[in-house]
Amino acid sequence: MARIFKSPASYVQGRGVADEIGTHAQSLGDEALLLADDVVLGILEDGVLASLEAAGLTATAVEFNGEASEAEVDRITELAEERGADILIGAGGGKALDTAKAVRQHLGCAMVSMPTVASTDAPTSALSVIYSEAGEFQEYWFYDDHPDLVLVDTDVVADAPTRFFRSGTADGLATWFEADATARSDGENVVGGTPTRAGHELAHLCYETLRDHGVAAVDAVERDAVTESVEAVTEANTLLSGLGFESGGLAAAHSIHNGLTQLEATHDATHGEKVNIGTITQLVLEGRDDAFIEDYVDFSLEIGLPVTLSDIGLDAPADEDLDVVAEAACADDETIHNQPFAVTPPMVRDALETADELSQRVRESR
Ligand SMILES: NC(=O)c1ccc[n+]([C@@H]2O[C@H](COP(=O)([O-])OP(=O)(O)OC[C@H]3O[C@@H](n4cnc5c(N)ncnc54)[C@H](O)[C@@H]3O)[C@@H](O)[C@H]2O)c1
Ligand SMILES: [Zn+2]
Repeated sequence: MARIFKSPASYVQGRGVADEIGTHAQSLGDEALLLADDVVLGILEDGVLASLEAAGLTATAVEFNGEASEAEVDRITELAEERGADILIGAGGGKALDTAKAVRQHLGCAMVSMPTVASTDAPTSALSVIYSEAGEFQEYWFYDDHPDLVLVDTDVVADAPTRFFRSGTADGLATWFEADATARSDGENVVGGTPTRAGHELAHLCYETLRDHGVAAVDAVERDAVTESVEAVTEANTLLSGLGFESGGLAAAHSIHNGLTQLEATHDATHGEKVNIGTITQLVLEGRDDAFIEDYVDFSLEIGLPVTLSDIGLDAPADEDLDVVAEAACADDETIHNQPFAVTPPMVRDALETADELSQRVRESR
C-alpha cells in the first residue's frame, strides 16, 4: 500500500482573522454562502459578510439547524443551489463544519472551514460524521477534497466556553497514541494509505505541544484571554490533530469513543470527553507501565478532563452495558484493528474497567 498524506490547501489562524476572511477567500469564487447556527451567526455574521463584500464577493448567510444529518445536508444544498453559491463557508463546531463539507461535495464548489471553537479536529478533514435527525451516529462520509481554506480566529475561540477548548485538547492528545499504534502495525490511515513520516511526526508534535502548553492555555481561556499558549493549543487541536489523525491514522481510542456513544447516558459528554476515556483505555490495552498511565491521567485532571466512566455519565454501568461498548468498539470496520496486536471485546471491556479503577485511584491520591 502506498504512503499517502493529504491536507487542506491553506490554514490561517490569529486574532481577528474572521474579519479578514475576504482577503483570504477572494480567489476562491464570487458568490459566498455562510452556514452557521444562530449562536455563531450572532458572533460573526456581520463581520464576515462585510469582509467578503469589501473583497468584491456577494455574500449571504443561512442558519444551520444544529444536526449533521442527511436531511439538513439536502435542505442546505437546495438553498445553496438556488443562490448560485460557489464558495461554501461553514462556521461553528464539528457538526456545522461536517454539514458544510457534505453540502460542498454535492455542489462541487470551493469550501472554507471556519471553526469557532477548538473542540475537535473536524475543521481540516475530508470527511463528515453523519447523524440521524435525532442525533444518533449513522456513518462516515469520505470525500476526495479537503477544505480549500481553514480559518481560525483565536479571539473567537478564547471567548467560547472553556469546555470546548478542553475537549479539543483531549481529541488532540489521542491523535499521537492512535497514529503511533497505526505506524507500529503498518496499518491504514484515514486517507487510504499507510502513514508518511509527515503524518506521524505531526501527530507527535501535536502531543508535545499539548503537554507543553495545555494547562496554561486552559487558564487563559478561562479568562477569555489569547496568549501564545492559546495559539499553540488552538493550532494543535485543529491543524496538527487534524492532519495527524487523517494522515497518521486512528486506532483504539476513537473506536472506544464510538462504542461509548452506543450508551444514551454518555450523550451529554462531548466528543473529546468520550475520546479521553478511549485514550486511557487504549493505554491500558497496550500494557503501558503504571507510571506512564498515571501521568496521563494526572495531566488530564490538570486540564479538567474526564477520566472515569462516571465523569462521562456512566455511574456504575452494568456488565452488559460495557459489553455493548466493547462489541461496538471491535466491529470489523473499526480502527481499533490498527492496534499492533489482535483486540477482542473481552480485552476492551477489561481495559475499560481497569482504566476506570486506575483513574479513580489517581484522582483520590492527588
Ligand atoms: N469530520 C471529522 O473529522 C470530525 C472529527 C471530530 C469530531 N467530529 C464531529 O464533530 C461533532 C462535535 O463537534 P463539537 O464538539 O464542536 O460540537 P457541536 O458541533 O455539536 O456543537 C458546537 C456548539 O458550540 C456552539 N458554539 C460554536 N462556536 C461558539 C462560540 N464561539 N461561542 C459559544 N458557542 C459556540 C454552537 O452553537 C454549538 O452549539 C460530532 O458530531 C463529531 O462526530 C468530526
Ligand atoms: Zn476525534
